Parts: sequence; structure tokens; C-alpha cells
Amino acid sequence: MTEEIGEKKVEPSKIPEESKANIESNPDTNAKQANDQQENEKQRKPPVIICVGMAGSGKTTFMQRLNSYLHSKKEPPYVINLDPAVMSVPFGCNIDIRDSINYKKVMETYNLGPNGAIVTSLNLFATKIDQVLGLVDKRSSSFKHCIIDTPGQIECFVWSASGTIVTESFASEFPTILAYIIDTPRTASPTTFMSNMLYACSILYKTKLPMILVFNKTDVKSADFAKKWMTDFEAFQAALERNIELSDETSEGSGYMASLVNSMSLVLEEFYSTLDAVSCSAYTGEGFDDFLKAVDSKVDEYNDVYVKERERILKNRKKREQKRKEQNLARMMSDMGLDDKKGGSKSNEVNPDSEVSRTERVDVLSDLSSSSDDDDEIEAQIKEDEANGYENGIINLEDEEDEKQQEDKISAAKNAIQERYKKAMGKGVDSSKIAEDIASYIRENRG
Ligand SMILES: Nc1nc2c(ncn2[C@@H]2O[C@H](COP(=O)(O)OP(=O)(O)OP(=O)(O)O)[C@@H](O)[C@H]2O)c(=O)[nH]1
Repeated sequence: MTEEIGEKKVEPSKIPEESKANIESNPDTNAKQANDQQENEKQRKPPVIICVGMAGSGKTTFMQRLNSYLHSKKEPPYVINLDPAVMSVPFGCNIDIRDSINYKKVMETYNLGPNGAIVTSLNLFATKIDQVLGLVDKRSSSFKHCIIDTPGQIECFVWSASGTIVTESFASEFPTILAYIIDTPRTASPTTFMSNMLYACSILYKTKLPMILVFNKTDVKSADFAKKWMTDFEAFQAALERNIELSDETSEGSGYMASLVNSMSLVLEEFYSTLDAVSCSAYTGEGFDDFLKAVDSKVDEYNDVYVKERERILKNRKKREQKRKEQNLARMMSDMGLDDKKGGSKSNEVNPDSEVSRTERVDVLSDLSSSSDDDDEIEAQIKEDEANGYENGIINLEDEEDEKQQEDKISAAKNAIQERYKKAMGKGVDSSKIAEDIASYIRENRG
């Protein structure tokens, strides 16, 4: 049902003709500039644009137009399709979820309906996200934009665990931007406009990623009215009142709905201020220059706000984790009767909170073991253990060894275990003291 994530052939990007002419006219300076530029380009990670939007808003057509627009600028993008249920994709994809996951088989195997199968397919895909990131990263010096199409059922992507994994994984490696595609003609009524804005708002606050509102299909209806509603509260109120007058008692513009929309419009003022809105037509290609300018400004926002916010969150998480470890360890030491300050007994008495402590002890031990999950490190540790006389975690004492040799082996192994505890506990905790306490506890209770 699932296969390895693969990548399709990418056309190498060529140097534009005018750049070639410049390089030829002034070889020295231009060569240096070109080198510097290439060096900067290598360091700068290309933005990832994730297209989300309600079903039928025009995501796929927008992707198709953006793809051909970037090709015409001689900047072919890296294209990913994450819609497992789409019959055909009208553009070439470098990575297509359908190549590794068979949506129909997912439906049959798990006896699921269409939406459940999309979520399950995305879950299966999310388990391979590291491979996807690896492939994109490997190619990242050869393209300037990575564009991603998502399933039409927006909730399957945005509100599923796999959708979060995919967006967060990309956001941790690349400047990632959400393009929220809106069907402009269908959002002309104040109530549908408000529903769309609320949805966009919830996605923005959930992902905390920079977002561009793309008013699509402007060949059918201009998006000026929507931009005015976003900046002029009174204009929106007037439109809402007009809508109420025109509608009958049961329509969407009446009663509770109207008053809810009215209050919501007040709340959304701050949300509008954080957004860039562009109008474009995926049919005619109008507005794509503005869209790319908005992408550039959102990349700056990503670097200024998102990266810092992410660092802050990671730092806080690390602090909390460290504190939790310290508390758990202190509790474990007190359970084991090793907490001298508290005058704990050194016997094997059962502590009243031993049920809680037992689980926490497992926590601490798993923390200790998981703090070095790097394969190379584990490999090195096994080698070090073997050198210290351990075999599969047990001190390997040979029959023919005399008492002195065996004692030396035990002492070397104990030193190694103390070292490991020191490493696992890291800074901030007096790890040598803890290791020594544990070792003396083991010594005392051995016989
Ligand atoms: N007039 C006009 N129609 C458009 C435009 N973009 C898309 N459409 C039409 O809108 C319909 C839906 O477009 P899609 O690109 O399939 O929309 P989607 O959001 O990918 O659809 P799902 O993935 O099924 O949710 C199609 O009939 C498109 O031809 C546009 O800029 N102008």
C-alpha cells in the first residue's frame, strides 16, 4: 500500500540569457559577483509555499499557473502534490503522494470513506516526512520556490495530526508560508466572506505561520470589495445591512447570523493587520507578480518572527524538560533513601507515593536512555562498554580471571556507568554526585 518516497526528474535551471551577456562583458568583477551570489543563494533556503483553501477555490489551478509563471521566469519550482485522491494533476510533480500511497487500497484495507482515507493516506505519508525533507533539502540549491498542493477537503489537512507534522516539519527547515486561496466570486456575500476569514484566522493561529490571502478568480469578479471590507469596518457594516434588507427571514443574512457576523467583524481587525492580501486569476495569470512580492515579504516575517518565536518555544521546552528531570530525579533519590538532606532512610522501605514514583522512575530512566538517541553515539557507547568489560549490558567476567582482575573490571565498568550518567544528565544537575549516590546505593545493597 505504501512505497518508498521517490522523486521525479527535475529540469536543471538555466542561467538567463541577459545574465550570460553581463558575465561575458566584464569577466573579473562579474565572476566574483556571480560567485558571491551563488554562495549567498546556497546559504539562503528557498521558501516553501503551501496552498490551502476550501474545496473548489482553485488551489490546483493556482498551482498550475504559479508553476508555469515561475518556469517562464526561468526559476522552475520544486513541486509537491499532497492530495492522494486527485485523479490527475495538471503539472509535473517532483514528489507526488500518489506514487507512494495507494488511496483506493487505503479505503479498501481500512474500510474507510473518502475523507477518512485522505486522512489515513496523509498519516502514512507523514511517517516518511524525513525522507521528503531529505529530498527537498538535497535539491534546495537548484530551485527558488517549493510549492505544495493540499487536499480539497481542507480540514483533512489543516486539522489532522499529519497535516501538522507536514507543515511543522517544513517550517523547521525552510521559510514556510501558507497561501490561503479564496474563491472571490463565491465570497461576495458578507456572511460567506466572514466564514472564509474565520477559517483563515483559525489556520493562522493554529500553524502560527505567515499567511497570504489569495483572492482567486478575479477574472470573474474583482476582489476590491473584499480588500475594502478588510480595511474599512464601516464598509463591511454597510454591506451587511444591505444584505439583511435584501434577504428574507430564513436566509443567511438574517437574525442571529447577521448579529454574529457583525460581532466577528470587530474581532477580526487585528487578524487582518497581520495579513497580506493579493488578488489574482489563475486563468489569466494576473496578480502573480504581486503574489511573489508578498512571498518575499512573508519570508522576512518568517525570519524575524517565526524563527525567533520557535527558538523561544524550544528554549522554554528545554528548560521545562530539565526542571522535570531534576524533580523526577530528586524524587527518585528520595524514594531510594539517598536524599541525605532530607534524612531519608537507606533501607528498602516502600515510599507512600511509590505508585507515582515508579512511573516517574521509568520516565527518568527512559529520559536518560533517550537523551543520546543518535545511532553513532550508541554504536560508540557499545564499543566503549565492550572495552570496559561489558557484554550486552552485563559485566563479562571470565572463569579463569583472578579476584584482582575481576575487581579491576568491575571498577572500570562502574566508572563507565558514572560517565554515562554524567553525559545523560547534562549540565545544570550535579550529575557526578547523583552517579556517585547511585553507585554507593548499589554497593550498599549488593550483598
Ligand atoms: N474563472 C476562473 N475559474 C477558475 C480559476 N481558478 C480555478 N478556476 C476553476 O475553479 C474550479 C476549481 O478549481 P480547482 O483548481 O480544481 O480547485 P481546487 O481548490 O484545487 O479543488 P479541490 O482540490 O477539488 O478542492 C475549476 O473549474 C477551475 O477551472 C480562475 O482563476 N478563474
